[in-house]
Amino acid sequence: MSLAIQGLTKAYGGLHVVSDVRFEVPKGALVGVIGPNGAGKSTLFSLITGFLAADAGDVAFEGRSLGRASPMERARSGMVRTFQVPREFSHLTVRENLMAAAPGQAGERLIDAFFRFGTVKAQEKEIAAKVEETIAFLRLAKVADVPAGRLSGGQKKLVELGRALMTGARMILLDEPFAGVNPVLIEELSVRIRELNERGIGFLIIEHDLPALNKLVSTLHVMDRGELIASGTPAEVLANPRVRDAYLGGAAA
Ligand SMILES: Nc1ncnc2c1ncn2[C@@H]1O[C@H](COP(=O)(O)OP(=O)(O)OP(=O)(O)O)[C@@H](O)[C@H]1O
Repeated sequence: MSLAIQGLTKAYGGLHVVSDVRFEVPKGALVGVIGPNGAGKSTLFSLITGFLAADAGDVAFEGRSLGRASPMERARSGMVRTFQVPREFSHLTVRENLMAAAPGQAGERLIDAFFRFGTVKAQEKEIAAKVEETIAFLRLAKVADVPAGRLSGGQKKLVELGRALMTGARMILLDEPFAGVNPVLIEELSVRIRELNERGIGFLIIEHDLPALNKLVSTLHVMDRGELIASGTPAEVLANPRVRDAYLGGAAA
């Protein structure tokens, strides 16, 4: 089991935003999380990735309890998230954004760099090669030297995915990857996600675009008012009366 979400709970004042949510994401799986606005999906992602401290519950990744590990420590262990609103550095180019996301750059510590010049050089070369490979894989060559702030919504999502890939993550949590993305790039992003999944990277995806999500995932988990109300294949979940009730008038998303 790759990721085990074990009773995560979070409240603000009296408002239970995430209540005892538990499910597992098998190694290399493609899994979706859906639910109406305000259901607690983004908060759940923040709890899983350590951006928020849970009131109760825990997360285990690849069999290891993460307890109070920071987002950085969780990323180092192989799990990262993207955000609904991409957090790219808008003044940096696409290439620089990818470069900056690489972990463990010895060059970050100048004293280390002074004493281990050869190591730094070798590592920089390795990172530069990975950046170029990621640019090619995501078809971003044409915009590699463009400041990220000038990209379209869809291109920004590709950069965000690229930044996650640069960390070497084996599990990537995507928060609304298709929001504000044109249909052509939605298809492009979906193809890339599928290819990465075939290479063994697991994905947990929050998305309101159910037709696009259902083409990707094998399992859906549904949240409503902080609770997990259904889990199953997309067909099973969407036929579930409780899920239909959760969405206004039974119209999914
Ligand atoms: N820092 C906070 N303080 C108080 N309430 C919060 C805070 N963060 C989130 N909430 C509330 O928690 C609930 C869940 O928010 P969350 O963003 O996790 O939902 P969501 O399912 O991701 O929604 P959406 O689909 O609209 O992005 C909402 O009612 C929100 O107003």
